Amino acid sequence: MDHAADAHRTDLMTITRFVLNEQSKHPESRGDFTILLSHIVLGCKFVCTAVNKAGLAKLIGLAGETNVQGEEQKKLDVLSNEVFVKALVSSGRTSILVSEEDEEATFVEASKRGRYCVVFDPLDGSSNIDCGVSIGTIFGIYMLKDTNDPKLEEVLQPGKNMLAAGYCMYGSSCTLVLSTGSGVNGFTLDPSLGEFILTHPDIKIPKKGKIYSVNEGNAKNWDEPTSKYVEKCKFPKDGSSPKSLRYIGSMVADVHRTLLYGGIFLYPGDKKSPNGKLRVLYEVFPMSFLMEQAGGQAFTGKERALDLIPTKIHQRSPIFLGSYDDVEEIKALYAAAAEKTA
Ligand SMILES: O=P(O)(O)OC[C@H]1O[C@](O)(COP(=O)(O)O)[C@@H](O)[C@@H]1O
Ligand SMILES: [Mg+2]
Ligand SMILES: [Mg+2]
Repeated sequence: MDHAADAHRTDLMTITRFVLNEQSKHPESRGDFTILLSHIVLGCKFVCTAVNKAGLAKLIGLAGETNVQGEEQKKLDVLSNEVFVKALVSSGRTSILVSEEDEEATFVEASKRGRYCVVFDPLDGSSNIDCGVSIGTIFGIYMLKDTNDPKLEEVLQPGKNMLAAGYCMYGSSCTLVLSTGSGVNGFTLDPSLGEFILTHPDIKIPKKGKIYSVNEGNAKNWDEPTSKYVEKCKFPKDGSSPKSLRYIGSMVADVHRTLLYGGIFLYPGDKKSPNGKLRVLYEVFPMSFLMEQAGGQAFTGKERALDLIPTKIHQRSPIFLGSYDDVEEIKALYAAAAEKTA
């Protein structure tokens, strides 16, 4: 018998035990973060169940409202937002919430306030709901300076100041990927137990990958560095093989694949939308945080993504993230273009 493999099989680590273990490394910790996380996990389980039942329960369809970005909201977007707001407020550990679906930040009433601010996209990839393709939830967590006087500036901070970030993907399995600032770990929901089990310990992204992921339908409006980069992916001049193209159109799913298999995910700015599409606080920052923690890089076309200082809660930014060497290549192309115009 292979005892090592057997030991691995029997060492079931739930996400709760994992976070408690992490907490015990910080004796000063009061357990607030563990409680907050357990409420996020509860929200993810709830949304996972709703996503799985969506077709049956006739939840699919437009809710007839538009969100702050002027996009049509699906019923599941509305539901997921309500679930997460309730779960976070009832944790008693949050003071400010920023959701993609709410125009303004939510300031939690004084009696329920806690030490954290949570920024989140309750349902990412909503255009994929109707055809059953993977969608997800993305979140990032900041620690407040002063619970008595929470200010919006607390969430308008560079992503490098986040305490933790993660996402939950509702796909062929329900997978939660988390970083508390010391590596990245992935947990898969066992539906019969209702528990997330550690299945992807210490995720490291390959240094270089064979896949590029971008909405190529926007190519006519791209700037020169992005166009050159994608051209290089398809027609490499150094004798290497062309990269494969994979694009799902749900950031969670495209980033999850990039994290596990390597390569690059791009949502660049273009002539029509100079800041791209993806939102800084609850899409770009959490995913960039995870990428760096897994050994990759995240770049905006101008700077390290996690250095960006947002001035608005729903601000957008171009993003290039993934394997270290692949992002290095696009950085070099943007640096060369900047030198030419200087
Ligand atoms: O359809 P496009 O322009 O390629 O955009 C795809 C991107 O839009 C998003 O769906 C936006 O997220 P939401 O669904 O949360 O609005 C990302 O998940 C995805 O990466
Ligand atoms: Mg999104
Ligand atoms: Mg969304």
